[in-house]
Amino acid sequence: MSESSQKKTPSKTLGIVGARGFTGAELIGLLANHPGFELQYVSSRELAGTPLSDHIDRFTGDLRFEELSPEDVAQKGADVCVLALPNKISGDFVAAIERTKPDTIIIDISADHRFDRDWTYGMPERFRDTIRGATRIANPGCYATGIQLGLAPVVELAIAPPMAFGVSGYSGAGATPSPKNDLNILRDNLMPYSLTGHIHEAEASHHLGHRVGFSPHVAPYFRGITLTLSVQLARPHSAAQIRERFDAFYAGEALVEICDAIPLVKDNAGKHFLRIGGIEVDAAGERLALVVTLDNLLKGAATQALQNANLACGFDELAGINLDTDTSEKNT
Ligand SMILES: NC(=O)C1=CN([C@@H]2O[C@H](COP(=O)(O)OP(=O)(O)OC[C@H]3O[C@@H](n4cnc5c(N)ncnc54)[C@H](OP(=O)(O)O)[C@@H]3O)[C@@H](O)[C@H]2O)C=CC1
Ligand SMILES: CC(=O)N[C@@H](CCC(=O)OP(=O)(O)O)C(=O)O
Repeated sequence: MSESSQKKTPSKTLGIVGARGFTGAELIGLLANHPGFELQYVSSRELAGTPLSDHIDRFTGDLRFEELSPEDVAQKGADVCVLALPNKISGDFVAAIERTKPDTIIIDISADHRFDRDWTYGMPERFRDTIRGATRIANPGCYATGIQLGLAPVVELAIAPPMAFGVSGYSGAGATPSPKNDLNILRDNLMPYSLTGHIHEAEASHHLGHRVGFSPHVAPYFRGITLTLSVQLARPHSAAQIRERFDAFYAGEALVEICDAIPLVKDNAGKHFLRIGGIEVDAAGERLALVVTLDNLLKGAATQALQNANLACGFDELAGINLDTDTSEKNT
C-alpha cells in the first residue's frame, strides 16, 4: 500500500519528549503515515513555539513544539509517551507519569532502562511476545541491535566472546555538538572511542546471555552502522551451514534481510530493515566473520520504537513502516 493511500483513523494518542533530536524527528516522520496514532505533543526547549511542519517535511498538521516539564507531560495523558532524551534524564518523566497516569505506555529510547528487570526490552525479532501489551519498554541501542541480531543465531556455537568492530555515522552522536559529530574533526578521518566498556557491549552481552567484545568508531557520513562480527567456533562449520542457521532464525522477519554479498552501509541508509551478509568461515572452518548493516536512526531507534509502540497497542507491528520507500528525514 502506498503511504498516501494509508487511511488515517487515529485511535491512540502519542507524545514525544525530546522531539528536536534526530531520533525524535525520524519518529515524527513515520507517524505522519501511521493509520492509528495521532501525534498529541512534541517537546523541545530550544524549538518551543515553532510549528512542527517547519521542521519536519512530512508533518502537515498544526502542532507546535512545546517546552514541557515532567508534570506537563504526565498531564497531557497520551496513551503512549516516547522519551527520546539523552541518557540519565528520563527518570523525572517516568516518575511524573507513574504518579498521574500509570497506565501510559512509555517507550524509552535512551539507555536508562535497558538493564531494568521491571521494563520490557523492546527487540521484536527476539522478544516479540513479551512486548505485546507491555507498558514500560526500553528501546535497544543502535549498535546493540546490530550486534544482537547478527549474533543471536550463532552465539551458542562460540567458544570465546565474539568480537564486534563497529562504525557509525555521526548522527549516532545526536544533534548536540560534540567531537563525535564535529565534521572538522571527522573529515577524512575515522574516530575510535570507548574501545572497551561501551554501554552497548554490556547491553548486547546482557541480552544475548553471552559475553561479547565491542569497539566502536565514528565516521564522517551522516547515518548508518556497519558491524564486522567475528566468532571463534567450538567446532568447524561451513559458510553454508551458518547461512542455513540465519535463514531459519529469521524466516518470516520483514525487517531482517540475509544476503550473500557483504552489505554496504550506504545501501541501508534510509531503510527500515537490517542486513546480514558476507558470511565467511576461514579455511579451518573455525573462525566465522559476517557483516551487519542498519540505519542507526531507523531500525537502530525510530523504526524499532514504532514496532514496539504498535505491538504494545495491538496494532500491526509494521503499521506506519513502509518497506518500499526511503522514509528518512532529510536532516543531513
Ligand atoms: N542518534 C542515534 O543514532 C540513536 C540515539 N539513541 C538514543 O536516543 C536518545 C535521543 O538521541 P538523539 O535523538 O540522537 O539525541 P539528540 O541529542 O539529537 O536530541 C536530544 C533531545 O532531547 C532534548 N533534551 C536534551 N536535554 C534535555 C533535558 N535536560 N530535558 C528535556 N529535554 C532535553 C533535546 O531538545 P531540546 O534541547 O530542544 O529540549 C532534543 O530534542 C539518546 O538517549 C540516544 O542515546 C538510541 C539509538 C540511536
Ligand atoms: C556515534 C555515537 O556516538 N553513537 C552513540 C550510540 C547511540 C545510542 O544508541 O546510544 P544509547 O545507547 O546511549 O541510546 C554512542 O556511542 O554513544
